[in-house]
Amino acid sequence: MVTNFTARAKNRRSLAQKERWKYGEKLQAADSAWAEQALRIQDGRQDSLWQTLKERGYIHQVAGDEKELERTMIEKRIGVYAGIDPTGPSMHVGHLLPFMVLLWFYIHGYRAVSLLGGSTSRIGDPSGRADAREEQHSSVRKANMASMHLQITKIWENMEMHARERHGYKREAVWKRALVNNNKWWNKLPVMEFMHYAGSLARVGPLLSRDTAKRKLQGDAGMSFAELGYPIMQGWDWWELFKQQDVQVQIGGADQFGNLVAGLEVVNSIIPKVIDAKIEPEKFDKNSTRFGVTVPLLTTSSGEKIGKSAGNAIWLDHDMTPPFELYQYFLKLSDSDAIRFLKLFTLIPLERIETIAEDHQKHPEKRLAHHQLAFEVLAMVHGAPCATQVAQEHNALFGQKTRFPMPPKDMIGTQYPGDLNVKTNPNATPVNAQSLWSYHASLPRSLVRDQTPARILFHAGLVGSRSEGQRLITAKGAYYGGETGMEKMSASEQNEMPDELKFVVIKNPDVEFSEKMIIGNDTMILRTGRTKVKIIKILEDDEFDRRGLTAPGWDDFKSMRG
Ligand SMILES: N[C@@H](Cc1ccc(O)cc1)C(=O)O
Repeated sequence: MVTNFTARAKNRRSLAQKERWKYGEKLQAADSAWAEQALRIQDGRQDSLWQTLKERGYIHQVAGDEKELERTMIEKRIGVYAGIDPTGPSMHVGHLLPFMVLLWFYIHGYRAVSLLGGSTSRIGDPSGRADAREEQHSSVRKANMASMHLQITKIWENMEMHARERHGYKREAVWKRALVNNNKWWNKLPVMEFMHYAGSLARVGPLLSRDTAKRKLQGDAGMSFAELGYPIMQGWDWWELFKQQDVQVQIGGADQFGNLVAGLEVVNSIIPKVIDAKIEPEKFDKNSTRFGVTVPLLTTSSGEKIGKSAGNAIWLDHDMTPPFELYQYFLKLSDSDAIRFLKLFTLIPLERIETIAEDHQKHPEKRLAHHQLAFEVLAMVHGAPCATQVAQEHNALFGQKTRFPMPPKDMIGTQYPGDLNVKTNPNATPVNAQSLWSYHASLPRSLVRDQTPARILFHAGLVGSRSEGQRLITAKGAYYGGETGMEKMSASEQNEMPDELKFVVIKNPDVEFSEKMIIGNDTMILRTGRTKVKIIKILEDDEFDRRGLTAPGWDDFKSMRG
């Protein structure tokens, strides 16, 4: 018995060791492949990724020496990051551009880090804005943060799937991506450490001479200390990512150039100071250089900012902008915009885009380029099945004339049906908010107040019945988003809590416990299993009815109440 057991354990150990060796071998192979690729690029046999990015129109400005950046990218699998502040519940089309650049880096073997600015969003980036952002209530902020976190996770999954299935990129062990929230360090960074390492070296002069600061200082409201310091905060983020993960490049929108330059200075000045003080283990490469890269500010040929249609934002959340509308947005672009955006918002190789453009010229009324563009973007944002279905719906509605073109056979993976021109099944459920998994829901207050957690899970649509909810809670498989220790605080103290979103097991089946799950007065974040999350807005009953909403069990509840 005992020998048997130790033999098995030994066996397991050696298996694990073999796995490690295999992984090590893979990394070694990746290293030599990288070196060979560098040779091919230097001999002119292959384009560098930097050249590709430039040709496709992604590069607006570079903070730092461009030649050195290109060289560094050839030599080394550097880390790259782009950040976004969750000031709203969803990204819009314009936000996609920096993420497209991250995607290109990622599928070419570089480390891609997406940063969610939980802390920076509390200050609000003043870049390019005249007004100060209004401080949001903590429940709104948390809901936005959770919502964007889920959205970015989902979009990355879709983007990766899309790159592999449709564009033939092969996943390698060296492909690395991460999503980090800057709350992770801001929630525990002592003010003194920040002031000492970043604050004492940052110069106020350059910060004050930026256009944003000048404009603000002329206005009545002036500029707050926090807003002035925002670029230093963003710079500190870079420092954290640099020292933790060797992130040498930051990508941002056209309005981020000033922040990138400020960030470079922050990191460059902290490094020698930290080395002097010998407090940081010097894990980072002292001799490496950092670079900032901005993408262009895009406007359509009619002069609108990309992702705005008649002044309204086009959102990536399918509740806020239904997928069909998102598809339509791309169909309505001018011909030249459609071609330009194919280079920016898809992974289609440039040579193929040229062919598409030629075909488009021959039959402009078919809007071939537009359909390709719309389909590709939808596949990355909402997934291939959704993109396919929307394309089919469009065909069914508008018929032959604007049919979605069949993708060439070699571009089709298992997620993609071979013939997208198949007749739409008239009984198919249309792609709407309901048929896609949605992480937003509203509930009337009566379905939350004095209800057990099991019932709330049911009303929120996370489980099929109350008893299923009860079983899940007993099995510790249901969670609520909140903060540990929160329950001991008064409401006003809660607002001042740092808001790193944590999920806590729903461990008590009683009504009183439900109260703890409410953030602020009107928000609840629930999770079942690993990934199913609902961000719930609690409305007063009459408001809920007035909006024509419904929820599982609501009709029953009302008829019982009489
Ligand atoms: N300031 C950026 C978002 C951002 C936040 C934190 C960062 O570290 C990087 C970027 C913007 O408003 O677009």
